[in-house]
Amino acid sequence: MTASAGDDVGPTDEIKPDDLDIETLGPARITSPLSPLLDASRGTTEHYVDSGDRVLLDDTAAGIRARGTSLEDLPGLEPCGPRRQIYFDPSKTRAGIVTCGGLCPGLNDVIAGLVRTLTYHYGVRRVVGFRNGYRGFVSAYGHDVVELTPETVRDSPVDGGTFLGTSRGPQDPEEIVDCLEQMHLNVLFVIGGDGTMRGAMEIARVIRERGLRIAVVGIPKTIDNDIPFIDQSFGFQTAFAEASDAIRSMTVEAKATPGGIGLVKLMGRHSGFIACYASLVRSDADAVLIPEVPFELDGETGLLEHLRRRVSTRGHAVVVVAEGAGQDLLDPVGRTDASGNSKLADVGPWLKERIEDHFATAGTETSVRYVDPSYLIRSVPANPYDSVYTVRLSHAAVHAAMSGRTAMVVGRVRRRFVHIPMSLAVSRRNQVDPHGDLWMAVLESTGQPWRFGEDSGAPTGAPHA
Ligand SMILES: Nc1ncnc2c1ncn2[C@@H]1O[C@H](COP(=O)(O)OP(=O)(O)OP(=O)(O)O)[C@@H](O)[C@H]1O
Ligand SMILES: O=P(O)(O)OC[C@H]1O[C@](O)(CO)[C@@H](O)[C@@H]1O
Repeated sequence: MTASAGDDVGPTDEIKPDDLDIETLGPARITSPLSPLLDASRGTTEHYVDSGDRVLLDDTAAGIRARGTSLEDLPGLEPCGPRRQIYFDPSKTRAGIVTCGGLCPGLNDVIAGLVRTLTYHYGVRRVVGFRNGYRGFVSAYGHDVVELTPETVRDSPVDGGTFLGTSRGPQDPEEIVDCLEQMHLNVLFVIGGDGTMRGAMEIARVIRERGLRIAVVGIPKTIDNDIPFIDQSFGFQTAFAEASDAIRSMTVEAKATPGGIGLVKLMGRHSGFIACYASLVRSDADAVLIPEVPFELDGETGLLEHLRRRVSTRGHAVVVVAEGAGQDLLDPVGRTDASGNSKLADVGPWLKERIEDHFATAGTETSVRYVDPSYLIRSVPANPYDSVYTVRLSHAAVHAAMSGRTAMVVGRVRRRFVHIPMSLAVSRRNQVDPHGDLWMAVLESTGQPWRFGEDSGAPTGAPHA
C-alpha cells in the first residue's frame, strides 16, 4: 500500500522537517504515535499481509539528537494496509459511515470506496450510512440511516457533495454510542474535518469507557488542506483547479474593461492554500491575500496603491483573497456557526468597496468585478486524481478498522499511506508558511511584496511592473 513517487502529483511540501520535530508535537506525542488498538491480543483470520515499515514522524538529525536516541526509538506512524491478522470477523461485522461538516469534492467517492472495500475485500454484509452528519445517530432526528451496497453507491461519485447529507452542531456522544450499540455496529467511519474528528474522539472515549468493541476510523476531509502532517487532503486538487477557472474568468473580465479589476474570494478560513495554488495555475493574479500574511491597505506600500499602479501600467488587475484574510482590518462578526466555529467578516464586498473608494479619490478610472465562487467550487465532483486518491484512502481506512485500529485517521505522509492517531491529526493546523517556498512562488508570480504595508519589494526583480 505504499505510493510510488510517480503518483504524487499533488502539492505538499508544507511539511518541513522542523515541523516534525517531536519537541513541537505537544501532548499528542505522550500517547503512542502508533495507532491505538481495540485489543492488541486478539486477531481472527490470517490471510492478509503486513505492508512494511512505519513512517517516522521525525527522522531529522535534530530530532534524533533531541531524543539522544536511535532511529528505531523515534515516534513513527504505522503504515496503512491489510494486516496479517484482522480483529473483526467479516461475516459478523456491521459498519456505519457518516459525513459531517462542510462539503468537499470526493465525499461520495470515499463512501463508495468504503462500501466496496468492506463488501468485496472482506465480505462484510451490512453497511449503513447515517444521514445528515452526527444528527443521524440521534433519536430526536429519527435515527436516519440508509442501507449501503456496492449497487446503491455505484453512481454516486459522479455527483458532488455527499448523498448522505451533512450537518454542523453538537450531538451527545453518549447518545451516538447508544445508537451504535442498538444497531450492533462494530465499525464506524467518520468523514469530516477537525471538528468531526474531535467528535469522533469523544465517541471513541465513550466506547472505551463502556468497554465496547467498536472501532472508530476517520478519513479527514478539508477543502482548506489544513490537516497537519498529511501531504494533501482529498478534494483539494479539484478545489484549486476549479478556483483557478474562476480566476481565469475574472481576468478575462478585468482585461475587457477599462481600469478593470477582477476580485475573487476563495475559501480558506485559516489557511490560504486554495488561494495560493489556484493563483499559481496561470499567474494571472496581481495580489494574493491569505490569512497567514497580514496586509495593509493604505500608503505607498499598501495593497490599494499596488493595484492602482498595476491598473495604470497594465490596464487591469486581479486580486485573489482567501476568506480568512484581513480579518484584523474588519469589524468582527462576533457570532459562531452551529459547531462553534467563528463566523468571519466578509472580506470580499468590503475589499471591493475599499478599492472603488481609493480609485475614486485618486481619480483613476476603475470597474471592479467581484465573484465569490466558494460553494460552486466545493460542490463539484472530484477530479480523476482526487477520485483515485479517495479510493486509496477508503482502502486504507477499511484495512485499519478491520484490524482493530481505532481513534485514528488515515492519510498520506511523505507519499506513504499511514495511520495517524486522531489526537495528532487535530493537534494543530496546516498553514502556508510565509517564509516557505509556496508563498515565495506566489510572490514571484504576482510580483507583490512579501507583505503589503512593508517596503520589502518584489522578490524577483518585479517583472510585472
Ligand atoms: N470539540 C468538539 N467536540 C465534539 N464534537 C465536535 C467538536 N467540534 C465539532 N464537533 C462536531 O463535529 C461535527 C462537525 O464539526 P464542524 O461543523 O466543526 O465541521 P468540521 O468537521 O470541522 O468540518 P469543516 O472543516 O467543514 O468545518 C459537528 O456535528 C460538531 O458538533
Ligand atoms: O457555509 P458553511 O457550510 O458553514 O461552510 C463554510 C466553511 O466551510 C469550509 O469550507 C471548511 O469546510 C470553510 O472554508 C468555510 O468557511
